[in-house]
Amino acid sequence: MSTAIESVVDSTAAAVRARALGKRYRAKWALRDCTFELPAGRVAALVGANGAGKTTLMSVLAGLLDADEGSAGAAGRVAFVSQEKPVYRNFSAADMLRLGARLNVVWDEARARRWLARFEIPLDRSCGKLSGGQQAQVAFALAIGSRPDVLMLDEPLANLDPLARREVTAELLGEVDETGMTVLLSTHVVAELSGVADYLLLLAHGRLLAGGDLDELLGRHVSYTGPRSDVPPALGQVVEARHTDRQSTFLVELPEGQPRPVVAGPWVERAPTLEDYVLAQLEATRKGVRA
Ligand SMILES: Nc1ncnc2c1ncn2[C@@H]1O[C@H](COP(=O)(O)OP(=O)(O)OP(=O)(O)O)[C@@H](O)[C@H]1O
Repeated sequence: MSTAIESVVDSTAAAVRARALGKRYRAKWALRDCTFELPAGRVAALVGANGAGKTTLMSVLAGLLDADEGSAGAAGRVAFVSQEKPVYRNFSAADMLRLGARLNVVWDEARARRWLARFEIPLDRSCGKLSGGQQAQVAFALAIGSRPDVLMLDEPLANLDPLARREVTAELLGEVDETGMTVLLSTHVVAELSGVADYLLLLAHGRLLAGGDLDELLGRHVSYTGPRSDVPPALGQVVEARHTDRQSTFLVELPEGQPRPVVAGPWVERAPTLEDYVLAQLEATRKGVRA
């Protein structure tokens, strides 16, 4: 089947696009029938269990892997920071910046240096002598310096301490505001993306389980807690049901196009967080409730 990584510089607002995208390693499909459009200027969280296909998807979108089915494209310049945090051990951060300046058609030295200064990364120490988190910051600075239209980060928070995670996500949002770039980042640290990501791509077993605007997605779901019951107090698809002896909690996807149900006490309803939603979907997938 023919495959194309195309440049999607056209009048539509999609920054990243995949159509029926599939990738297999030998006989095993790691990604299948993946179709989505990520609008420009969004910060999208790519989440899924270990082995769900996140790295494979990003690698195909970045053009590092050829797809076996379908097509994918990204608008403009793409920067991809892989999980391995690619820096040369014998190069200092300053050397890496010089390399960035040579390798990239567009290069914003001030922006890259600002990132390193923000995280207090020494410019003259060889990268091999930096911590894993500091090496990650050098890789981020290089990516930011290349002024990408689409920035893809595979597990950017993995090596960072909790404070650095918060600072990196805040800085990324600042970059998005300033430059209008689109960010796609994979992560297992879903809770820390609250208020950062505004778009979600949820992968399970290589397929896209859910995708779309986060507010819209979460707005269609309600979490109900009340007395022990086999059924929720409102109609809808039960994504997750949890019970203790006395209490039940349901995460329910409300039917489309119908007024929001009014639920009487003792049931208490609340809006699910991104973490509630993702964990419930992953749990349902693991139990085989969903695909
Ligand atoms: N080079 C490879 N050769 C063979 N199989 C691979 C290769 N890379 C990944 N896979 C398989 O493809 C599937 C998807 O892997 P991928 O690394 O994309 O998942 P992931 O969601 O990024 O996982 P994690 O969260 O653990 O990083 C897995 O079943 C994995 O074992």
